[in-house]
Amino acid sequence: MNHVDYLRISVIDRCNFRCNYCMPAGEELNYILKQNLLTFDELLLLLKDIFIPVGFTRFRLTGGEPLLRPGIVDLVREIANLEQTQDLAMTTNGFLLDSMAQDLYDAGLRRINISLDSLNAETFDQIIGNRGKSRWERTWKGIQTAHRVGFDPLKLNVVVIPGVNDSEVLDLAALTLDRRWHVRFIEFMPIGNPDLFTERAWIPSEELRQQIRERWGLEDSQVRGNGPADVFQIPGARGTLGFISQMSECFCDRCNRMRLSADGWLRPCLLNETGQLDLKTTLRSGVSLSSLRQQVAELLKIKPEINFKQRESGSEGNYTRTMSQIGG
Ligand SMILES: Nc1nc2c(ncn2[C@@H]2O[C@H](COP(=O)(O)OP(=O)(O)OP(=O)(O)O)[C@@H](O)[C@H]2O)c(=O)[nH]1
Ligand SMILES: C[S@@+](CC[C@H](N)C(=O)[O-])C[C@H]1O[C@@H](n2cnc3c(N)ncnc32)[C@H](O)[C@@H]1O
Ligand code: SF4
Ligand code: SF4
Repeated sequence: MNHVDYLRISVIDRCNFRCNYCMPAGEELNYILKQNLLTFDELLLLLKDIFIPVGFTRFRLTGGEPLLRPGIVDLVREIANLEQTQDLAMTTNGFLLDSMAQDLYDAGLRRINISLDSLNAETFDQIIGNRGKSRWERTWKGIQTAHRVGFDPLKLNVVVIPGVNDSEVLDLAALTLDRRWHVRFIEFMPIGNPDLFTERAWIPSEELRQQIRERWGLEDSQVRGNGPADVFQIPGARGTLGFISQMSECFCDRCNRMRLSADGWLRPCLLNETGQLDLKTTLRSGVSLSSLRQQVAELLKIKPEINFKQRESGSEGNYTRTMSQIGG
């Protein structure tokens, strides 16, 4: 059985983008009320007294957009300073990074994954649902700043959508030729926006690898991380190429993670809503920390049974939360 030691922590469900693969189009989401967000004190208490004692040592901050949560730099500092923290990373859309990257680095964050679905401003704006002044330049600047500040590894996440950005795969892969960046191509998952997830909504990673192989060749590689990416490299390139293939290949048998939502729900599997625990309500009701710890330890024991099993390629899920509410 895999050791489950990686917690993805969503600190906010709101976002300044509205990516069409992540949220339903046009529909208003029910955002978490402020009083229902886990406070940082509660979150740190849960980390110190529940998660670390049951074996979690690697943490990722996500959202919604984590940089929108007031005080995020202080939270980074607190988690980075915990003696047991072996890895702390963040997944962000990068829009606010230009002004925040240095503070995050100084607070102890070293690893950052940034979503960038297109090198074309128009396509980018279309994907993120932006109708005003283009947001591509500022996002790109945020990525450059993160690089300059010293984030390493610096990873770029690309969700590949047929007919939208799949023609850019070679251009995005080319970013790794002379930069120590790590570009990861993600197969679109049926969670977030079911309307966009049609029969041919995702492209198998192997097809993308074949395109890249034909252009430059491709060899096995490695990069530091805790996630499900299979890592390759164009021969002689400075960076790497990762493929996150949740639709065409199954990585659930090596699953090492759980997720904590911004309102304190512990979710044992991204693609299965069974077994979730409402830690915030239980904590606020005055239940003892040892009893709460026991509940989490029990959930860890049954996690292998909960892990996603209906992995028929193309199958659609019916989920009560969008990706933006879970954190990816
Ligand atoms: N199905 C599935 N997809 C996942 C899981 N973890 C991450 N992903 C997807 O992988 C993509 C990239 O995730 P990131 O937030 O960058 O994190 P990561 O790849 O785990 O991070 P590293 O530690 O850098 O390897 C997102 O689209 C996630 O939704 C998982 O447990 N199951
Ligand atoms: C939900 S976002 C949260 C963090 C941050 N806002 C960002 O975009 O990086 C985390 C990751 O989930 C990915 N994601 C969202 N919806 C997805 C979907 N339906 N299928 C695959 N990946 C998805 C995003 O591309 C991103 O890399
Ligand atoms: S993928 Fe990230 S940036 Fe895009 S809408 Fe979802 S949470 Fe926001
Ligand atoms: S789908 Fe569930 S079991 Fe599979 S890797 Fe993701 S979180 Fe783990």
